[in-house]
Amino acid sequence: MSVEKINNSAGELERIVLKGPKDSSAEIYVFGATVTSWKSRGKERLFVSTKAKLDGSKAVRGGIPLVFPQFGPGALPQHGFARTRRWELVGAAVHGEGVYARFELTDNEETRASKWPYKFVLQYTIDLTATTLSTIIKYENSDDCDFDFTALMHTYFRVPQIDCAVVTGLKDVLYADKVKSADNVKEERDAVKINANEDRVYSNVPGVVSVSYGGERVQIRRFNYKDIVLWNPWAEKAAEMSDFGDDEYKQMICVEVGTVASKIRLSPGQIISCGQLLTIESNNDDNKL
Ligand SMILES: O=P(O)(O)OC[C@H]1O[C@@H](O)[C@H](O)[C@@H](O)[C@@H]1O
Repeated sequence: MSVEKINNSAGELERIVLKGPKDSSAEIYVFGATVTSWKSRGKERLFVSTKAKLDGSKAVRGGIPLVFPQFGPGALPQHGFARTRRWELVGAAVHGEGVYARFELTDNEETRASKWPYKFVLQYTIDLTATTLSTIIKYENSDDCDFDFTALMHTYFRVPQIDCAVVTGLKDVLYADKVKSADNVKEERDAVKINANEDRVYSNVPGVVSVSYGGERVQIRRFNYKDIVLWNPWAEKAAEMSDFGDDEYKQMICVEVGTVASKIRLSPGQIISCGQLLTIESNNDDNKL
């Protein structure tokens, strides 16, 4: 197991590579603290577009971009500033079962001059073991007034074929359908499949959500995040995106954990930790499906 730091070279940005047990690994760009690769048993679990910009000119199209302090459009640029800021690496080490890296982001002159001008500290820990990846952010209000925000981990899961990907754990949950502009729609299905442009915010999701495909399942456990966003641009929207291949919508599904249907409010000095634990379950090991 190891931690390796790769410095800037020929247009490629600084990143950290974590190597864990049993052919597991993760790669995190300092730009946006974006996880761009997660391998478990040697197999890539995240999708990054072949057209993604990896030079810091825009948020990475794929992996796990971090949305903060604003989900979607609004007073700030789309999805806020965290995914396009350079985060500070503050720690990384091998431990008993795996390896972790920790990044920090604080306010700066630019954010203090923005429409969200507060002082904050975010501490982001990415922890890798043989079959899990945990991504947890500690949000701290270091200002002397209350603030609120929305936040999300915009995970792009790689799937062999979108037709065989199934999301479970959303039955009976109410969602806002951003494509059809409909609110409070009830999910009737146990197994949600995607076969069109979908952009849905499921709010107050009660339990564990999973993405299954081809004999494997990724279980998504949330900590302190209330909502799940389900997104796939499908063919038409994909064609409009300059950093996404026309056919790549068939290889990915975004299942994003966050609190976006309501806001997280913190008073001065208050801290909240939120995140996800992703676990691979397959027919080939003890965690049988
Ligand atoms: O293109 P962006 O800014 O990365 O956003 C991608 C998508 O992110 C999702 O979280 C939103 O619900 C979608 O509306 C949005 O299109």
